[in-house]
Amino acid sequence: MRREDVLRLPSMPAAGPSYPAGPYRFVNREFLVITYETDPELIRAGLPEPLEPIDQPIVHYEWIKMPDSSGFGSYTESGLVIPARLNGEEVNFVSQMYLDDDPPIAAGREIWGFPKKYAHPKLEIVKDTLTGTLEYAGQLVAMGTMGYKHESMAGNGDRTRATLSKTQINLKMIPGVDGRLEVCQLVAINLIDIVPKGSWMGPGRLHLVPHVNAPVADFPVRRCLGAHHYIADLTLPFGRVVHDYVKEAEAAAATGLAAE
Ligand SMILES: CC(=O)CC(=O)O
Repeated sequence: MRREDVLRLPSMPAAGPSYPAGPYRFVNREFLVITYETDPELIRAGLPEPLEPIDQPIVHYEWIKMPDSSGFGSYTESGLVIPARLNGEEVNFVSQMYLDDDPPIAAGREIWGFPKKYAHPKLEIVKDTLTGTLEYAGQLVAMGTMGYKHESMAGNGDRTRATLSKTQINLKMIPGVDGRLEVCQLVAINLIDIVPKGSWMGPGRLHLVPHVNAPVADFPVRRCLGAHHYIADLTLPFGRVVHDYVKEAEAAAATGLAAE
């Protein structure tokens, strides 16, 4: 392989890259999002500075079924998103993510810094109930339920588009070869080319079970506020760095040295 060939590779390993180059288009991406209240001090502790909590101590627990994802295939994901504020803007901090497919785990971590781990989420219609489950290492750690298509938001894709357009923030951490953090950044992402295809609201319930390696229950459910079921096509573009902890630490160290 020549240098040009190496530099053209989309990802590791060179023999059979884990994921291709984008664009990454998702068709019929189906969401179940249950919004609940938890304890404000846990939200504060779970948000890396300079992210700030919003006024209400709420968490969005999500299941996302992705049957047709270019480059990644068909998979399901589940996890926690915490609404927060960054420099005055309302954003969603992606706190935990669990999924069942290697290419989007590798790409999600390496490119955008999504906090992805391998597990077994499921989103399915069981009789009259939209049901999300998450199993980690053979144990059930989350179950969410919603009455199936009770209250249609048909003809109004605005709420879905607004929800999906909100800036997502990841804490991306990649060590260098010396084992120290080489990349430690907040990364912002805005989904594009969003085409809402259906939207339903209704009551929801959420059950979280403590597990050391999938600590979703570290944000306990105090009160369920409601559930949103929606389907959309969308594209995941590349992200942008909005905060760099390594550069900040280097600048602080240089300032300290200059002051000595
Ligand atoms: C590849 C990705 O990071 C997208 C997703 O799985 O949500």
